[in-house]
Amino acid sequence: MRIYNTATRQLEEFVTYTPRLARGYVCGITPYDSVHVGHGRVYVFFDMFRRYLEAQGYEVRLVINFTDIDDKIINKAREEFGAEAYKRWREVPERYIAEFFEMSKRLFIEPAYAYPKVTENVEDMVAWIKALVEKGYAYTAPDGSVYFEVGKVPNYGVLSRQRIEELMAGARVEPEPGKRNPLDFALWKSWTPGEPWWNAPWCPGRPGWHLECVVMSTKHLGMPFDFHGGGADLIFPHHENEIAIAKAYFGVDNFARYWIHVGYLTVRGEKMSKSLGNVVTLKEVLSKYSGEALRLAYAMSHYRKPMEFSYEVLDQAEEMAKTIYTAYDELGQAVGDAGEEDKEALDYGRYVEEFYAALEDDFSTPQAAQQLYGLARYIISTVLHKIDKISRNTALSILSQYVKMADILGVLERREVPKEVEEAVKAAVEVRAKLRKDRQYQLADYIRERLAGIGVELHDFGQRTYYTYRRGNRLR
Ligand SMILES: Nc1ncnc2c1ncn2[C@@H]1O[C@H](COP(=O)(O)OP(=O)(O)OP(=O)(O)O)[C@@H](O)[C@H]1O
Ligand SMILES: [Zn+2]
Repeated sequence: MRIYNTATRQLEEFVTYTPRLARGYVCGITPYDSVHVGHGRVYVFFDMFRRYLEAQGYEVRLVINFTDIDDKIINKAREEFGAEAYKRWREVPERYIAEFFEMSKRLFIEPAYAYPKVTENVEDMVAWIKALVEKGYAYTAPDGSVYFEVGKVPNYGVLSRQRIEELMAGARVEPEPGKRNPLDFALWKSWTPGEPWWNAPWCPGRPGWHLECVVMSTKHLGMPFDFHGGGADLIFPHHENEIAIAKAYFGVDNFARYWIHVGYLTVRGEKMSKSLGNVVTLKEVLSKYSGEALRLAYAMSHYRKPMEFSYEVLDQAEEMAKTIYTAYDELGQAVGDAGEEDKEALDYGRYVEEFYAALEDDFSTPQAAQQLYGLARYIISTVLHKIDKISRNTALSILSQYVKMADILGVLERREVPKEVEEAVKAAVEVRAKLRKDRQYQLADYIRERLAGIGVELHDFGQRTYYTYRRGNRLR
């Protein structure tokens, strides 16, 4: 697969450090308010990306953090709790993290490998800062804050393609008190009365944002790892500064190989953002539209382009989702009517090929979604009408390829498993039970593997075997 790497400004072949294992980190939310459709765009994109890699046989370790202490959180707690804020501030991130998980579920976003929180990793962060001070990349200000000295790392500005001289000229002439240079940024922020604090050698306080993400990503993924992502607004300064910190700490050019940035979700051309007051929450959209419809709506814009929020697109996406379900339901029912042999050749392969070709080419979900929808309509208009002219094998093959495509985009998540498939799985499980009883373990394992290949997982409990479908969580 070719994917655009912000670090090189080029489309590159996606090759992981360890074969068959993809490790990635996506900057998470600052949970001080409801998640909105702009946030959803980022996490759905990486969910599709991850599902695609999984379909290609990768194990994917995706880490999404929570920036659960921040000025915005403190301000929100003050607004809500007044003088009690000092005691009760944690309720703010707790509430919005819960909402994030609820919305992720409704959007069918698969669980991440880890969801680290800043507040649970402060000790590690303090250790990093100590090391950075010792190595001479950071200095303490009179108030006890610790700053990272940007001028000490070679090639500062590589990611955002800016020259440090120009950045300096553009920055305010007078650095803030305590900073040697206006571009320097806080690794540790000294305590202000009334704010939450953690202990550290310099003064009580809390860590700075850029440091937090380097510490949490490398802690869970090792160093270097494969991809690091987020919204395009994070390229500078956030990701630039992460790279600078990692360079200082590990002595490497880059701690992540591919930097993947998602374009803005906009309202009248402007980034959807709390501060601009043009926010539509996920909760609101998902009370009117299905998770599949919103996923399709996202898919219809290429991830690097801006996407204008629109209810018309959502309506259209909901219709598409219905068609995608109809094709699935009806073909599932019709499989039983298929014949023994193929009397006619059906031209469905091009939808499948073009679907994957589109994703291989910088993850073009707009084209992939069109192909999936095209196949859905082809199933309804042609396959169903010719079902008696094709073999059961062919019918099942179309169905399973169709489902595989839909599962990458995550748009058939509430499907019922068709009766026929259910029966076939049951029969296979029964035969396998018999084989195990007869100690024919090799054959039994073969059946297990074949079923795993179509997403059916077997769980043995003594003599009994239960099975689950990897998508949907039905245990029987
Ligand atoms: N309108 C948007 N379009 C695309 N991505 C966005 C948008 N808003 C936020 N993001 C991304 O969502 C992730 C979480 O961001 P964060 O919680 O820092 O939000 P934010 O940018 O502060 O948004 P807001 O100002 O609305 O709170 C980041 O990767 C960020 O780049
Ligand atoms: Zn980050």
